[in-house]
Amino acid sequence: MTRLQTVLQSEQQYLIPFIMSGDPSLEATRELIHLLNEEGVAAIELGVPFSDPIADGPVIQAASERALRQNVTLQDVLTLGRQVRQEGCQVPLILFTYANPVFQYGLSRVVEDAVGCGFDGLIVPDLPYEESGELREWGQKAGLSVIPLVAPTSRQRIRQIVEEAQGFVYCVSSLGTTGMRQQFAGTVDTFLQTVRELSPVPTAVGFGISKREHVERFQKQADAVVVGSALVRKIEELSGALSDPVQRTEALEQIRAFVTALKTK
Ligand SMILES: O=P(O)(O)OC[C@@H](O)[C@@H](O)c1c[nH]c2ccccc12
Repeated sequence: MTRLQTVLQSEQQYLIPFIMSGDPSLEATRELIHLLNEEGVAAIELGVPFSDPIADGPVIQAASERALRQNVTLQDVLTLGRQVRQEGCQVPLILFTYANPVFQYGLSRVVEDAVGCGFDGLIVPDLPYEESGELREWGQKAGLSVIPLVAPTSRQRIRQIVEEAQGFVYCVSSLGTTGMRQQFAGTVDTFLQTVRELSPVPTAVGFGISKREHVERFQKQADAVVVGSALVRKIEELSGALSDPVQRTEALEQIRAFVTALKTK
């Protein structure tokens, strides 16, 4: 069993934050990774900025643009993974990138380098399951979990997708793009139950989860809960302070408090 599955099945940790690498800087991201590791999360999704993030809502799109202004690349994110591992970070890391940078870098190379830099998983949200066979094979060989996404519209394909799933299955709570939501369709509960019954690996749910009550609700229906936009927005609000050596510690503590408040235990 992989480190990722062990953590998710232990029920000790169930929060998976998404942060955009390089927003507001790679140094800030490095410190945020250590903070999240200390705070206790199940894994961290480390976003690679991309110019055409079609599945992202405005908050993460803006974060991607800020990181691209810092010229952050897939290579930088891999290097950051290696650096935090050398500094003692133990939390599972998930490389989160659109397909274009992966194909440019090379499928087998990105898998090999991700493992070499201490990553446990890879999510490529715009790579259709039917076209992910080669990447999943490289992942299987190298010990990198290539994590599939399933949506309420996946219906018949859910069984096929989860049967071959590595690491965990990422259940998208609602259609559309990432972003904070006030409510969720009633059908999401049945959807999550169906996936959980069919899946041989743990499940995580994401999209729109931004408050403690959301986490409490979904924590009962999946092994992990992903929070991206709400945290990315908090980081954006504090980006000035995070970039100022004098204010950085206080800003990091505000982010720690935000993450603590999301965790129900
Ligand atoms: O931002 P939200 O609504 O909290 O959802 C998590 C999401 O940000 C993260 O998992 C993610 C970031 N970019 C994506 C693209 C597709 C699917 C998921 C994602």
